Amino acid sequence: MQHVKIVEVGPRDGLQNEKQQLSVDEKLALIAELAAAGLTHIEAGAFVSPKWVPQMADSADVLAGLDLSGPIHYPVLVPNEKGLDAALVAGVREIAVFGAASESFSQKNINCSIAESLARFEPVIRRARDAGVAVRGYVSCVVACPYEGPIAPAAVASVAQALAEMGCYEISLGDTIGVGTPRQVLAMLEAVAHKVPITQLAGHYHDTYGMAIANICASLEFGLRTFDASVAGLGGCPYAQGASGNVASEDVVYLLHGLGYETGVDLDKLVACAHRIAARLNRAPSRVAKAHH
Ligand SMILES: CC(C)(COP(=O)([O-])OP(=O)([O-])OC[C@H]1O[C@@H](n2cnc3c(N)ncnc32)[C@H](O)[C@@H]1OP(=O)([O-])[O-])[C@@H](O)C(=O)NCCC(=O)NCCSC(=O)C[C@@](C)(O)CC(=O)[O-]
Repeated sequence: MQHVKIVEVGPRDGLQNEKQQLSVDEKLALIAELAAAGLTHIEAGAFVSPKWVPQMADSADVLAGLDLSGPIHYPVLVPNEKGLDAALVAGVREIAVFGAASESFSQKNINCSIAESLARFEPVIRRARDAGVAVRGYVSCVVACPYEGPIAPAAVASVAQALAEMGCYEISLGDTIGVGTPRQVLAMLEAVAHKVPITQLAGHYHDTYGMAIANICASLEFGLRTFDASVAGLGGCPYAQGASGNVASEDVVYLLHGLGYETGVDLDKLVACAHRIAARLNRAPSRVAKAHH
């Protein structure tokens, strides 16, 4: 049975966009539930400006409550050397830098151009790897940008290649505003796969139009075996107006198990976790959480 890796981004991508601020203890309880459900890659926070993303200001405290030397990976987002310094002090073993294929989104999200972001990431990736810290890379707006509209696949491939060549072990391709359908996603994947081995690629599909599951099916056919997802479908980027949450982790797990893939995740435990966090944040449960008893 083939394995598909799920990177759970709910505690970061999910909570960063929630109006309600969970306490550190509540974040740790959510992470513990996700780990108990079998998720082994759980994005735990972001070392970014608290002025830009206040919900992530307690990331060092969250990491302090985790077993960072255990079998579970707890990556955190890092945009620059200041964030890396703080993440290293917190004892991280994996970070994620995050660029974009759209100039406008790069400016809005991290206050610099694409070229400037890559120049910023170079010392971050080098220093992290020298410290034995693994580095993942994100490319946002791989289908379209909330400010510029459709994004050329070649632009995505160029940023993905740059991040891979700087040392990112995996490139997560973000349909940040969730507008993609399989044809656009496949056109993007074809362009990227010419520059970066498909085994290093992940799909990160927001679900604004309800197309994320279709895009995951198409990506599986194309050969991707790693997908980001968010418990209860939490999330969205504060700098991508209208972006809804990521695809719900429980929806992805239900799909993958139904297709005969192995994920290591216990769907019953994940659904119970989804119900609890959805209720805490006054959100409707996802389709699978609603239907799966
Ligand atoms: C990147 C910056 C900091 C640049 O922001 P900047 O203003 O250009 O940075 P700066 O160097 O001019 O510093 C401004 C202030 O921020 C501080 N600062 C500077 N760096 C840091 C840091 N690392 N951690 C904490 N503080 C920091 C710095 O110390 C200073 O503090 P002040 O003197 O004003 O008190 C800012 O734009 C930022 O934090 N942006 C937030 C980006 C973000 O987290 N967006 C959401 C995540 S990305 C996403 O959701 C998409 C993704 C990944 O999920 C995939 C997808 O769906 O597409």
